[in-house]
Amino acid sequence: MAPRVLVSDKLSPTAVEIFKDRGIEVDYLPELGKDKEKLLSVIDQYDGLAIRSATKVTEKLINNATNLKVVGRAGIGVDNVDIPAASRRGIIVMNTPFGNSITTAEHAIAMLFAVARQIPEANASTHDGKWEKNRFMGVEITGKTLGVIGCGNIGSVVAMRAIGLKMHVVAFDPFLSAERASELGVEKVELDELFKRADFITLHTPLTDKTRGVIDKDAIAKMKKGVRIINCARGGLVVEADLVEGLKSGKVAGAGIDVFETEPATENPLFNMPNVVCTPHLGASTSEAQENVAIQVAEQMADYLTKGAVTNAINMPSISAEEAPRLKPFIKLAEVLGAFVGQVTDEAIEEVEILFDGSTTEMNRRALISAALAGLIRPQVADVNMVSAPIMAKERGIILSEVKRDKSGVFDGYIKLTVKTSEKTRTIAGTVFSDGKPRFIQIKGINLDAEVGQHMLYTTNYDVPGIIGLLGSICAKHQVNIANFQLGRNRPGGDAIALLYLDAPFPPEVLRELRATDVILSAKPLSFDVAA
Ligand SMILES: NC(=O)c1ccc[n+]([C@@H]2O[C@H](COP(=O)([O-])OP(=O)(O)OC[C@H]3O[C@@H](n4cnc5c(N)ncnc54)[C@H](O)[C@@H]3O)[C@@H](O)[C@H]2O)c1
Ligand SMILES: O=C(O)[C@H](O)COP(=O)(O)O
Repeated sequence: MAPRVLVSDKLSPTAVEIFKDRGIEVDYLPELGKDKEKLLSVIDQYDGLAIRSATKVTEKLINNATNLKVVGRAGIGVDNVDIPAASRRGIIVMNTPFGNSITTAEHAIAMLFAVARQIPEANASTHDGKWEKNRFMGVEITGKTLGVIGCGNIGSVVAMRAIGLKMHVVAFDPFLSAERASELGVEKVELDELFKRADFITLHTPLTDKTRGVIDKDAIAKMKKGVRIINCARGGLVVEADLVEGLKSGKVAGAGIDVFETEPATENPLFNMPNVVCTPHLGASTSEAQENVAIQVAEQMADYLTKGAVTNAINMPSISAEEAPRLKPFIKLAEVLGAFVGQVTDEAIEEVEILFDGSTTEMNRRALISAALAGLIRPQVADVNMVSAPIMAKERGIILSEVKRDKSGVFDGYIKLTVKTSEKTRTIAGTVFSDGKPRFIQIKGINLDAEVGQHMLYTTNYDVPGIIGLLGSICAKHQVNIANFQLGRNRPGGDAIALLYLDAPFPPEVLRELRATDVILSAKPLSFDVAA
């Protein structure tokens, strides 16, 4: 039976043609993206779902999608897809990481001019026959400083265009290396410095726990009077109520907003404010970008549904059918090793070394390296996948090296990750046991044997009596059950660590209590995608 695909958002008709040419039955029903109940009632009929941002792929939808094998996002952001829920059900989520970057960067530049010269209001006034020549006094952008927050695919195109327009560009991005910054011609700065110096600020980060509300009233207080703010990335990066206050007080002279805290945005406190230019999430809406992403997503989905080939998957490594059974658990191992270091690292990463020992030297090391990099980068860039991770690492100037070593210990084979930042070098090693599950076997050179769980707590501590009791009693006090508890140290009385596998996330508000003890040096809750 031919696979069936549902297109539930407005995609270029080329996607439909590609599916048909590849022998796939396709229903083009873009209205279903906005009709949750109808979508829920038909989703079980489909093997593939092609979407943009209007369709919300929730856990409820996934649970009804009993035949679904792949979700293809014609675009970049997958924040409308519940990825852990999809992974748990073995559904691959693919995106098209580069197809609409230039178009979105152009929209940000268009917003910059619109806000600098109040073009939409001047246009409306002129159409009204008012000829208000003296009302609309703009500002030049030449010689002004543009602050780019998030200098990845889109941010770097915006930076290059702005430099071409004779602006000075300062950028804040923890993953931007000094080399990449100088190649782009931007000045890498800290966030407060950017706030202090920028005449215009443009946002190009994903929405993560770290970026949510990055522009709030405290940030606005640090900005220049008369700053203009552009958001063509994600609603939620800007606290809308705080921006409204900033505009009312005159501290913020204008804003260009393409994305909103709640979408579709039919009501919003920013609407109808002077010099606030709003567009309905149009960043990717050009015929060129829509053609790019539609072709790419249809080809990727068709390749998967007809040949089992996996490209640009967020939650699944690209591997061939033959090597899959043996490689898959090691791919998961590489990802969790990267995810461990990624979650404990806040500084820019300079170097990554991946050591393959014993049997792992004979495996698809490229896939394993990509998986480790994806795990490492994902805490900062949620949409990273195994295809984009190596490119992102290269663009960020991360020096990558690989070492192969004959079997050197008790394990048949293991992988060791060494990550160097400007401040420190972190190491972690792991292997896969006969149950097919990853284990951490060494952290900071300290041997241990720790199962990897969805929720974990990692501490560094003094090697003194009572650590088990202390951590156990704090977890018990807050009703967090411990599934597994591992301790390790380099020598009696030396550096010591503890790794707890928990049944629920460690409550963040309890961390202060833990850190206030005089024996725990650091404590970090970690989470791992152990499904799939
Ligand atoms: N308006 C639209 O229609 C539209 C279109 C395409 C993409 N987008 C959105 O634009 C955003 C950027 O997309 P992209 O393709 O450039 O992504 P990208 O992954 O290439 O770049 C994002 C950058 O943000 C950086 N970053 C992560 N956390 C940060 C932090 N705390 N502070 C500063 N920088 C941080 C990352 O290091 C990365 O360089 C995404 O949110 C995407 O969904 C919007
Ligand atoms: O993340 C993206 O690619 C953009 O937000 C575009 O969203 P859209 O495809 O719904 O226009």
